Amino acid sequence: MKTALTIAGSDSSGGAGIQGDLKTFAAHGVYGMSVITAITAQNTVRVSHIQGLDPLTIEKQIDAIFSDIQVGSVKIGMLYNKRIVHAVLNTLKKYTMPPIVLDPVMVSTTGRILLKGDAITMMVEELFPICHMITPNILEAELITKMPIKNIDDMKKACIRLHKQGPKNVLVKGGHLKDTATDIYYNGYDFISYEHERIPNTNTHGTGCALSSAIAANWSIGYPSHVAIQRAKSYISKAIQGGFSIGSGDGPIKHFPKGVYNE
Ligand SMILES: Nc1ncnc2c1ncn2[C@@H]1O[C@H](COP(=O)(O)OP(=O)(O)O)[C@@H](O)[C@H]1O
Ligand SMILES: Cc1ncc(COP(=O)(O)O)c(N)n1
Repeated sequence: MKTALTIAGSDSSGGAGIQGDLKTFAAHGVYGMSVITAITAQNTVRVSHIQGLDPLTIEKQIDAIFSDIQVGSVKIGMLYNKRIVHAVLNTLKKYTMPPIVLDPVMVSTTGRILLKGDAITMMVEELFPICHMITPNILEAELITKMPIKNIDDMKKACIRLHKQGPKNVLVKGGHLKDTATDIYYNGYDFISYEHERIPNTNTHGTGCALSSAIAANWSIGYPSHVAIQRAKSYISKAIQGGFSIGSGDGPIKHFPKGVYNE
């Protein structure tokens, strides 16, 4: 059985975080497991409350999984604060790790801080080096590299800077570019551009979470990174096309069942 683990925050509205990740794993036919780092009360309009879990509860969840179950890949999402980054880092270090993809979630689409300022440095300096891939969006890449990112050339420069922080592979996501939705991948030697036209649908809640968990699922299935990203991009484009309204704000994407999305 192919398995994948998400270490992330719970999204009560079911579009992003743990819930979005598990839906993505299921859509790929991969058995999903979860370690919850924080509980958010959120809907399509706002995040109204966040409760970070205590480090021991996070450590125990990770121990429970790795002491017993073969994990094919790990996706890390919302970490919320320094104590949580520390707990995740130190507990993962106890085990032999499958490939990890880290989505350095910092702010929700609805504008709420999901990673406190003082946790960013620790995440970059200590967590990035143990990751097989990081998948920042443009805003996150700007915050970490301290450079403005306006176009594809800037994205490539940011990739190089981010790669120097230690992750083996970098994917800067271009969902917030004006004209196209082009993501730039860098492995320390080559760039690959993953292009797609912008889909005119504002129901995009959970896109970043789904992209990184689709990459993890494809690793678990056995694809190398450049193919895993290609397949994840294809998955996310279909999912955005199928995005639908369930509240008064931006709705979720549609997770198609296995077999539908890569035809
Ligand atoms: N309107 C859109 N049309 C097509 N692809 C999109 C659109 N918005 C986002 N994407 C894609 O969805 C993925 C998530 O990107 P992005 O929105 O930048 O991340 P995040 O959700 O972390 O902000 C990327 O592959 C990006 O190119
Ligand atoms: C628990 C959790 N994790 C991640 C996101 C980011 O997703 P989005 O960018 O779609 O708001 C979120 N809103 N909530």
